Amino acid sequence: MSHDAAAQALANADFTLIARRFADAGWAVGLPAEGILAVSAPASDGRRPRLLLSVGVHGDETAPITMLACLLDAISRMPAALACDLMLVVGNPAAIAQGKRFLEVDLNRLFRTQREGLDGMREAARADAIMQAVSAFFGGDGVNGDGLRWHLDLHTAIRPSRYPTFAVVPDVIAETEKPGLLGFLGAAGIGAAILSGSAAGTFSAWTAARFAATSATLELGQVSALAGNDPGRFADTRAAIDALLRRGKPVGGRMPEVFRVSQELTKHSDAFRMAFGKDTVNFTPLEPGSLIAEDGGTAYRVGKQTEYVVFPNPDVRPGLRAGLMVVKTSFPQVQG
Ligand SMILES: O=C(O)CCC(=O)N[C@@H](CCC(=O)O)C(=O)O
Ligand SMILES: [Zn+2]
Repeated sequence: MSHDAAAQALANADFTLIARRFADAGWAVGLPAEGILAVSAPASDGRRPRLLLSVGVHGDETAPITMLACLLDAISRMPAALACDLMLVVGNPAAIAQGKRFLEVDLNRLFRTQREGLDGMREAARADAIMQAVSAFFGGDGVNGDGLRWHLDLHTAIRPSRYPTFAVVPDVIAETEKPGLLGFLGAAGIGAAILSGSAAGTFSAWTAARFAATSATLELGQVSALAGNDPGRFADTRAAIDALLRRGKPVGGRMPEVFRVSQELTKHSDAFRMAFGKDTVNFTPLEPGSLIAEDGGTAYRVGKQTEYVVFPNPDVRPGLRAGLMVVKTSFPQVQG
């Protein structure tokens, strides 16, 4: 199968070929919901490492779909090489089909029980289906104990970035796991990692908090149409994930630049205005004291050290995150 055909099948949440290859090799294969595949080793005692890979949580973020399709095509040809139990999630197939970030509401804000009146939306039902499947995979029988539970949620950013690849790492992850994760991210060619204490209803923050998973959101370039993707891009990321699949443990590498969130910009009302354009490049530095945004009577300002703006987006619904301000930090001396 060509890379394009494999990517299109994954975008269509069609796991037929991948599932058949694993099933033919005697692996246990489950399809707990549309766009979700679980494979576990023959006679697995449940103690193997568990790896969750998700793509397409935002429907217009296609580069990770191409990358994951290539990885799956290769590993499914030799199932015995897979060293972990694996769950694959194609986040929002309906939005992917329309090339949109979401249909009714951002799926990546719904991985929580408090949904502020959004429960009837299509993406809320999808979040419920994903959470149920992932709970069975990470939580189910509990025999995995302290074994490796990893989640990589693969995205692309809306706008350009001073770091073309970067990650958001939930700060709730155990301190003992962070060096290994950051080293893996470095080996995967990720230029910057943001330690974030805010959950914001994101998928990776939920798996980290709920299952003590070692989780991260990876941003791989910018949004693009599926057909235009170069399967050779993000070679380091692809190689590091491939090694994780085949070793059941992460490779290490040079640490990325580490940041921590200094302020979360929440849009409280339609009066929210940013002091800079919404096309501002991710990790643009802002001088101490300068104005970031205003929301009615509230003004957000940079603190005493240079802060960098990430994900500036004034167009979100009131109540949601409209951006992150981050500062450089050293690791492991991470401040809360
Ligand atoms: O580029 C943007 O403005 C958004 C890109 C994106 O979808 N980022 C994720 C980050 C999730 C996290 O903070 O872990 C998101 O906003 O959902
Ligand atoms: Zn995204």
